[in-house]
Amino acid sequence: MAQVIDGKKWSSVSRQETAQTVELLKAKGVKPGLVVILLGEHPASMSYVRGKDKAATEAGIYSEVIHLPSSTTETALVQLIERLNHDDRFHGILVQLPLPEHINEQSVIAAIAPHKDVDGFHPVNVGALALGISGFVPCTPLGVMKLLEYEGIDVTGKHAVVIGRSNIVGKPMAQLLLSKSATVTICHSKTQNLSAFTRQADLLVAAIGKPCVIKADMIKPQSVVIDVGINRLDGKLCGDVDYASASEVAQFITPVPGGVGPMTIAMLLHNTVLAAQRMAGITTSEVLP
Ligand SMILES: NC(=O)C1=CN([C@@H]2O[C@H](COP(=O)(O)OP(=O)(O)OC[C@H]3O[C@@H](n4cnc5c(N)ncnc54)[C@H](OP(=O)(O)O)[C@@H]3O)[C@@H](O)[C@H]2O)C=CC1
Ligand SMILES: Nc1nc(=O)c2c([nH]1)NC[C@@H]1CN(c3ccc(C(=O)N[C@@H](CCC(=O)O)C(=O)O)cc3)C=[N+]21
Ligand SMILES: [Mg+2]
Repeated sequence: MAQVIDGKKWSSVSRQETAQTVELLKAKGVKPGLVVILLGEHPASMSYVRGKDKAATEAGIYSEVIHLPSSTTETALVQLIERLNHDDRFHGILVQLPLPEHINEQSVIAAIAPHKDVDGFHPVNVGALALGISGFVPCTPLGVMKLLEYEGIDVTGKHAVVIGRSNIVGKPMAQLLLSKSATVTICHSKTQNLSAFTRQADLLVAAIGKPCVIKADMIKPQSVVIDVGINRLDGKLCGDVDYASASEVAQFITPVPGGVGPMTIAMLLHNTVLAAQRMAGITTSEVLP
C-alpha cells in the first residue's frame, strides 16, 4: 500500500509558517494584502475564490474579493488592474481563471504588475522561472515541490514524467523539476504510447483534467504519483489517477481531494507574503525567526 501524502496536513503546516511571517511583518508596520478578481458566477470558481479569501484572512492577510459581472469588458478589467497595481493595500493581485470568452486572458495577465503577480503567470515571471532567477512561481507546481520537500523526496537524477503542458501547471512543473535536477519528460494529448513513458516514471505528475485516465498498469512500482487533476464525476471530486488501484502500486500518492489542491492555496498565501516582504525591502533573514 502506498504512503498517502497528506496535502491538508502539509498545507496547514505551510500556512502556519506564513502566518508567523505575517506577524513579524506587521510588527514592522507591513500588513500583507491580497485582492482576488472574479468575473461571473461559475460555481467552482466561486468556491475556489471563497477558499482563497478565507485562508488569506486566517493567515492574517488583508483580503478583498472583487466580484464583477461576466459581461465586464476587457478594457474595464485592465483599468481596474492598473488601479490595483498602484493600490498600496494590495501586494498580490489574482485574476481567477478561466475568464469569459470575450476576454483575452494573456492581455489581462500582462496588465498585472509583475511584482504583484502572485500567480506567477505574467511573462516576466514566466521568463524568470525559465532563466532560474527570482520571481513568482505558479502556486500549483510550487505546492507540488513543497510537498516533495516536506516528505523528504529527492528528485535528483530521477525520471520525472509530467502529463500536461499548460502554462499554469504542466510547463512550470517541468521547469521546477528540471531545476532540481530531475530528468524530465513532458507528455500531452498528442503523445504516442503514453503508458510507455509513464511506466518509466520514478515521479509521475498528472495534470490532465480527465477523471481516472492513469490506471495502475501505467505506473512504475514503488514510484511517486502526484495527482493534480480536479474532476467532478457524478457530483464527486476525483483526480486524473485511478486512486484505488494506483495506490496498490506506487510508493507515495496524493489523494484528490486533500492532496495538491490545499497546497495551491497555501502557496498563494506564501507568494502574497513574499510580495509584501519584497515591496517593503525586507529580506528573509530579517523575517524568519
Ligand atoms: N490542484 C490544483 O490546485 C489545481 C488543479 N488543476 C487541475 O489540473 C488539471 C489540469 O489543469 P490545466 O493544466 O489547467 O488543464 P489544461 O486543460 O490547460 O491542460 C491539460 C493538459 O493535459 C493534456 N491532455 C489532455 N488529455 C490528455 C490525454 N488523454 N493524455 C495525455 N495528455 C492529455 C493536454 O494536452 P494538449 O496540450 O495537447 O491539449 C494539456 O496539455 C485540471 O483537472 C485542473 O482542474 C488546475 C490548477 C490547479
Ligand atoms: N488565477 C488563478 N489561479 C489559480 O491558482 C487557479 C485559477 N486561477 N483557476 C482555477 C485553478 C484551480 N485551482 C485550485 C485551487 C485549490 C483547489 C483546492 O483547494 N481543492 C481542494 C478541494 C476543493 C473542493 O472541494 O472543491 C482539494 O483538492 O482538496 C483546487 C483547485 C486554482 N486555480
Ligand atoms: Mg478567454
